[in-house]
Amino acid sequence: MMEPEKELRITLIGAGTIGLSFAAFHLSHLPASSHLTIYDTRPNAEQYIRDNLQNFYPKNSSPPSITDLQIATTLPDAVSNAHIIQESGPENLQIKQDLWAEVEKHAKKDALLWSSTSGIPASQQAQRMQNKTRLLVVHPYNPPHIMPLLELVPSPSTSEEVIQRTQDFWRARNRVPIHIHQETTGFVANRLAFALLREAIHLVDAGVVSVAELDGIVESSMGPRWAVAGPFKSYHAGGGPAGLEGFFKNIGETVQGCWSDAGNVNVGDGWEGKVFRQAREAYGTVDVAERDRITRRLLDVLEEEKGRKTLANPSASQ
Ligand SMILES: NC(=O)C1=CN([C@@H]2O[C@H](COP(=O)(O)OP(=O)(O)OC[C@H]3O[C@@H](n4cnc5c(N)ncnc54)[C@H](O)[C@@H]3O)[C@@H](O)[C@H]2O)C=CC1
Ligand SMILES: O=C(O)[C@@H](O)C(=O)[C@H](O)[C@@H](O)CO
Repeated sequence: MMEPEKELRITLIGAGTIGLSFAAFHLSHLPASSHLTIYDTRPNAEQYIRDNLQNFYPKNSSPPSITDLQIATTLPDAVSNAHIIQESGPENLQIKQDLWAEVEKHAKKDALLWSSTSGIPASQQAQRMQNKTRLLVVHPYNPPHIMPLLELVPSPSTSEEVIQRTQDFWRARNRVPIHIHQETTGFVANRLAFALLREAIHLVDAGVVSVAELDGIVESSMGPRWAVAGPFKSYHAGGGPAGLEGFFKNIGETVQGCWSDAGNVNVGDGWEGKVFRQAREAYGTVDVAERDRITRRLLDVLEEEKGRKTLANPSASQ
């Protein structure tokens, strides 16, 4: 069971891109900013946090007060009173192992311990913990104050109770926590995104399309399609009465042809110069505030139309 909302206290370790985004999200849901503690080893952490948090709220909005936000100066002080502790420190195994070994000494015995990591499994991060059942990867899709997905990736030791409490927490906040059942490299979202990115790089490197043309194709087809119905639902619908089986009966040869002809570029193969130059020429510096404003609007319409609770609980009746 999670603590009653009015008593809930959360600690975030690491106040960079992801940590501050999570801070903005929690500040919009906690009863007061005094319920959130942030700990970061950077010099002038407090000034940095207070100066940069406002960037995570829409322009012309009224961000929640952060007067009473707690900025801890030691790790024990940061974690001793928290019910939930999420680290968003550097993507470095040694740092995360050191962190968890220290956190475990000072945190409440039933505090939830989450890592934001993009790809370091909980089974590796927990190696120096006494109680490995406590650690769970809660991998966000950047930026977590806007993107609803949280990939919950337990190690083989993580307890079912920790997973369930974590799912309950995020569902109650209308987010989409998806339980990933095995510790695969890159979990799932990144694997899918990077598989498409690999083919995209291959097509640009081969001169089939430019960077801007490729993005235009994704943004005007599968982007909106998969925001409304994911790949399996879309192709099941596309197969007519026979569903996905019908789709493969009709199109299976074409699908296999694409799979057999797929590019297999690797980092360092030499495509970088052309692709990076085209990205610079096409986009320069991306206006992330405008990107986030449009993403928020899109997600609001999807939530209105689809009801995110269904997404958050795939087994729920459609
Ligand atoms: N940037 C992204 O798009 C995403 C990142 N992630 C993951 O989130 C984690 C954080 O990534 P970013 O926010 O991008 O990194 P970042 O470099 O922006 O922030 C890391 C923060 O941790 C602080 N830090 C360093 N050592 C520390 C320590 N021992 N204790 C407390 N704070 C410490 C740094 O001062 C910095 O503020 C990584 O594990 C990353 O893989 C996950 C999803 C997306
Ligand atoms: O793309 C994202 O937001 C996340 O899924 C990631 O983990 C990213 O790959 C991140 O590591 C770099 O943007």
